Amino acid sequence: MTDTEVVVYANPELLAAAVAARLVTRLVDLQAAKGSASVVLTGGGTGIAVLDQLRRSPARDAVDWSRLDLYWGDERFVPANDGERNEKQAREALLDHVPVDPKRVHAMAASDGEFGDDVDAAAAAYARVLADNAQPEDHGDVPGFDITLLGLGGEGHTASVFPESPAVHETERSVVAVRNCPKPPPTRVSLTLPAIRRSHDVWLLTTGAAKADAVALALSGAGEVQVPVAGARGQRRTLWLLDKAAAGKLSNVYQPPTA
Ligand SMILES: O=C1O[C@H](COP(=O)(O)O)[C@@H](O)[C@H](O)[C@H]1O
Repeated sequence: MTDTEVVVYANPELLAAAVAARLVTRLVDLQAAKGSASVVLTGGGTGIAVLDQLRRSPARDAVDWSRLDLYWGDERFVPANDGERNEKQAREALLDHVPVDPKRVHAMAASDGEFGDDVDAAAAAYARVLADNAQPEDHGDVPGFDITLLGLGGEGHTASVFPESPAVHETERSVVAVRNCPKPPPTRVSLTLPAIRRSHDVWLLTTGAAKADAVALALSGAGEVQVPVAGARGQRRTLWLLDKAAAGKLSNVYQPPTA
C-alpha cells in the first residue's frame, strides 16, 4: 500500500523554496545510495517556480547533475522556441544553469522537430525513449522514476491527462498524443496514468484557491476518469505539496500559521 502524505505551506513562495530544498535532499540521498537518480519534470506555474528556486539555492551544488536522468510528464506540442513549451521553461529556470548531461535530458519532441507536426509519432518516439531507459528491474517499458513532479488543473487534470478524455482511459500505452485540450495549447504529448504509477514517488505540487476543489476531490476518493490527478500515485509514496489556498477545502491536515 502506497503512503499518501499532505504538507501545507503558508504561501506559494515558501512552497517553492521548501520543495526545492526537499528535492536537493532527496536527490543527494538517492545519488549516495545508488549513484544516480531520475526525475520527471512538470510544466505549470508551481513546477517552474520550484526549478527557479532550485537555481537560486546554493545547495543545488550538492546534486551531481551529471548523474541525473530528466524526463517530462507532459509537453505542449508547439515549436521548440515557443515560450509555452515546458522544456524551454525548465531550461530557462534551471537546466541551462547546472551541468546536466545532455544525453540524460529526455525532452519530448517539438512540433517543428524530427516528426514535424505528427503528434502521434512524437508520442510513440517518447514511449521508445522510456522503453530504452527501462532497466530489467523495472519489469516493463517504463523506467521506475525516482521522483515524478506533477501539477494539476482546477478541473482535475494532471500532466496532460484531462477529465473524461481518451488519455484517461489509456491502459496500454505509456505515452499518448493529446488533442483538443480544454486548456491551451490544444495539442500535447503526455505520460499516461499507468506510466506515472511506475514512479517510486509522486509529488503533486499546486497553489491557489482555484485548485482547492480538485485537491479535495482527489484526496477524498474521486475516480480518475472525472479527476485524473486522483490516479497519480507513486509505488512508494504520494506526496501532496500545497499552499494554504490549495489546501483550503481539506480538513484534518496541519495548517501552518500565515507567514
Ligand atoms: O498545462 C499544464 O498545466 C498543469 C498545471 O499548471 P498550473 O500552471 O496551473 O500549475 C501542469 O501540471 C502541466 O504540466 C502543464 O502542461
